Amino acid sequence: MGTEPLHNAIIVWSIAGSDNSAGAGIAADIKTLQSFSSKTQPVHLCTLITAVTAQHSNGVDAVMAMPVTLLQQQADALLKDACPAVIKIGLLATAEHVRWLSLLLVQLRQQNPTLLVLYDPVAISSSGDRLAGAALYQAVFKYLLPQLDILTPNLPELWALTLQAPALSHKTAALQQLFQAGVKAIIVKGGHSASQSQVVDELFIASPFRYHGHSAYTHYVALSSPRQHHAFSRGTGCCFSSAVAAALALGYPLEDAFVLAKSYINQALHQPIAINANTGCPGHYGIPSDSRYLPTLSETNPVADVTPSLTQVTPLTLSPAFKPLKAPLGLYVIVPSVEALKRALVAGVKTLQLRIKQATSTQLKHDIMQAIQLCQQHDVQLFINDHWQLALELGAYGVHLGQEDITTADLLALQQAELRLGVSSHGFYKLLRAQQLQPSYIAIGAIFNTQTKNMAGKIQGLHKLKYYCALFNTVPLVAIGGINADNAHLVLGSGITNLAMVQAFANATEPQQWVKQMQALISQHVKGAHHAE
Ligand SMILES: Cc1ncc(COP(=O)(O)OP(=O)(O)O)c(N)n1
Ligand SMILES: Cc1ncsc1CCOP(=O)(O)O
Ligand SMILES: [Mg+2]
Repeated sequence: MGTEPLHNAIIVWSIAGSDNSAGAGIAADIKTLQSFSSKTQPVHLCTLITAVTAQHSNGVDAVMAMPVTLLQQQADALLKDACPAVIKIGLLATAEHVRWLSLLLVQLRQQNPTLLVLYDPVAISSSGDRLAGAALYQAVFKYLLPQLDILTPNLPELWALTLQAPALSHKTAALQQLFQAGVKAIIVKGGHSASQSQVVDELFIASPFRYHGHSAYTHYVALSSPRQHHAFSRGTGCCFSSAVAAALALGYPLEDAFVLAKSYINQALHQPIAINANTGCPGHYGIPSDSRYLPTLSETNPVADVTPSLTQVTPLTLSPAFKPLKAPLGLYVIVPSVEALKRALVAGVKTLQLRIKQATSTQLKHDIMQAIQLCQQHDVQLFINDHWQLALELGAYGVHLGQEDITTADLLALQQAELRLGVSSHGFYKLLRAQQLQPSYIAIGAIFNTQTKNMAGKIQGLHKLKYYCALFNTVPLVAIGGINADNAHLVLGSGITNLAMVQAFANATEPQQWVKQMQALISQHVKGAHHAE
């Protein structure tokens, strides 16, 4: 055993069939989950085999369903070691399997109330052969759907599950049936759609859906990416659903898991494995770290009656881009008043934010005007938090807006007036949402616990920060939340080169010295990063 501390593995179960050609089924699940595993966040996939199949790229030659007694023995054996955090269900071969599993899930939920269960309702292989009979879905509807958190059908599975004809208007009815049966969230995989240019996957979330103690931010997310035209894609659906399960196991909220899984599949299909000249399957190369794999996000809900609480359609693209920063943000100090701003200028801060939360309107305008003038005199980049109308009116250098604000602010006016825009984010989904506006920078937080703002449920940690920095590498990023002189080097170690701080500056007894020290630390890391390239 090495000297590094051992981290307890996150246990995931895959309850699925074996595809002996290793494109789909259990083999795809193992490859995907392993790809999300790391030394500090190990993911351990255990299997319950429901059926042994004999398959190749042109069809299914044989399916042998596992007897329920052996399924129960597999579950009992696993439970002697550990209870799962997430279960991914794939092929269930008989209605008996479904009834048995529904009872097992009730029992497991008693042992682990935060258990997440995702079902990828495979019944037809990618070659078109049926892997299970029609009676299976009737049992699924009656017994399994009420036990599920997330269902990930492709379009043929959506129609088959709900006995609908394939039409957009029928999608509403299909989704309604599934939600009424008790499913909490549905991801409809668009790989089988008629579009030759794009593959659009859609996430629908029922209002009361909660996971990892968070409630969902939105009720509808569509992610689209260019269709990759090659035949090396066996098991893509299994890999996608496994990637969602893996991301949930790592603690990402559902919207983030969706963005991460779609990026993962884009990478996997971009670098597939050729089994022979005509067939192959997705390649598995870890959490993606290249922005070209990011999908495009849209939030326009085509079946609004399924998720009626969605009333607002967010403008998710705006071109051209916002004006770039004059200089890297580096040390970014956020102050609550003009008095504190003056103190920061004297101390030598070169990037500032005026974040006034309470003031009368005349005082506010006066303060913002004074801050703009002072920062212009000192050649300092100043962002005005929240008050974008005043920033626009007074010709500020830039504004900083939160995720809620970007749905209401006049972004076009800000962009046309050449103000820089900074946007808050926490997680893959909100980073993607922010990135599509092509802002001047994106803030990621809170990295650690903070007393300055209520960020309950939104603490990101260093591990996630590392992945965000790698994937969103086309926009300047700044980390915020609980950062101080003691932990700044750890934050910089995750690849970020800009740090925003509120309390750490306010508490500095020798501001000038503190600023010098922080600026030196940041430039040392930036130089080190350039050296390593
Ligand atoms: C650099 C930076 N990052 C994040 C925030 C937070 O903005 P927002 O989410 O709008 O919250 P408030 O600051 O308005 O409470 C920020 N201000 N600056
Ligand atoms: C405004 C804000 N947005 C995300 S965390 C945060 C507070 C950062 O303050 P501090 O640096 O004192 O933790
Ligand atoms: Mg704000």
